[in-house]
Amino acid sequence: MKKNASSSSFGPGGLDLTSAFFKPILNSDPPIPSNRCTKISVVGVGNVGMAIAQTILTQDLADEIALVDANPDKLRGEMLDLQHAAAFLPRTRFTASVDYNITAGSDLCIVTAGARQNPGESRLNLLQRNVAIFRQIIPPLAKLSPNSILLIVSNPVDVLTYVAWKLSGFPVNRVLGSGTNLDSSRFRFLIADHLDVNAQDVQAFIVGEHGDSSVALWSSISVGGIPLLSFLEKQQIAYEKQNLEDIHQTVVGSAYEVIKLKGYTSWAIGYSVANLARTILRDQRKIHPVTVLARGFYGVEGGDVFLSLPALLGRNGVVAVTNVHMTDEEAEKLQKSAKTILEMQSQLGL
Ligand SMILES: NC(=O)C1=CN([C@@H]2O[C@H](COP(=O)(O)OP(=O)(O)OC[C@H]3O[C@@H](n4cnc5c(N)ncnc54)[C@H](O)[C@@H]3O)[C@@H](O)[C@H]2O)C=CC1
Ligand SMILES: CC(=O)C(=O)O
Repeated sequence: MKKNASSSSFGPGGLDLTSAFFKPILNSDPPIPSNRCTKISVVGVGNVGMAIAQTILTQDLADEIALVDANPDKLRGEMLDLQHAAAFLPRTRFTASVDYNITAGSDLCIVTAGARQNPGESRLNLLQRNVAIFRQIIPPLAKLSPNSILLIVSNPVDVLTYVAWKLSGFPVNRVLGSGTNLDSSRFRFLIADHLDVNAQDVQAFIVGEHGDSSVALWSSISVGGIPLLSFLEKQQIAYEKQNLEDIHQTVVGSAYEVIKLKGYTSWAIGYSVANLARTILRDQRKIHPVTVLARGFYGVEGGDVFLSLPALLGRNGVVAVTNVHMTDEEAEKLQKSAKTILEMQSQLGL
């Protein structure tokens, strides 16, 4: 393949057809330099990377998307397949290469490369394989786009966000993981389905590890602005704590179920990450549960542990951590989740 295959090359044999097709209008000003474009790099063009790239593309979030992977044929195939949809999509320049130079000057670098779970396998099991891959990926990304924001998706996402922070040398506001943004979406879907309302009207957070030790914040759920549990209590509507626990366990089991059924998860993480990209690049200052440095928040102590907390996001990455209501029991569970992740992190010697 060509090292840098891009949609900007036009015309058979490199002919300059532009001057044949278009005549400049008379007495026009010299061309105004085009505004700086928004550039997103996606590293890893497997199921997840491509679901993210195509969602970003359809939502018109980038002027340029650079795709990097270790597999050149897959790269070129994926790029061509997307380019062939150009007639139906916003105009976006594509580059694809095994060479990280194409990522230079990115605003946002999204990392999805690496091993994924086999059916029944936990996310934490992927750690050693994916840390080795991150040692190849993060340093060139950070060097070529020193002002970018790094958004980590590969699993185990919390520990790998810590690894990316260490390997990049970036300030902590510019390194985050997709974390429990996806788990929270699954949670909101299940609650919305139960109540037969739109999931966008359900505000609910899962925090902690993106995985088995995640914590559901039942005490802060609201539906259409109405706090759920206090509403049920005021109306004297009985509910079993076990029912709530069952809903959370369904969220925890969601990825295992999808992986067992179709081999991988892709669409929901594609939308979840595109949603984060929009908030960041358009400076939306929305609150998302994402992987951030959690030390000092909600009683999480003991080291530089990365896990998901509801965070305010904007063009600078992580602006702040939100002070949501948490019961003592929820805070204890979060601290336990932090210990699980910290144990994994401490084995890395970074
Ligand atoms: N954080 C989250 O919510 C989610 C995370 N994931 C994780 O995303 C990751 C990717 O999953 P899939 O796309 O399904 O896997 P996949 O196997 O389809 O794709 C992985 C890609 O990484 C590439 N790759 C491997 N080593 C590389 C290297 N050194 N440099 C560049 N590229 C390299 C492979 O060539 C492949 O194209 C997995 O770790 C998975 O567990 C998946 C779904 C949700
Ligand atoms: C695979 C994974 O992490 C997920 O779909 O939640």
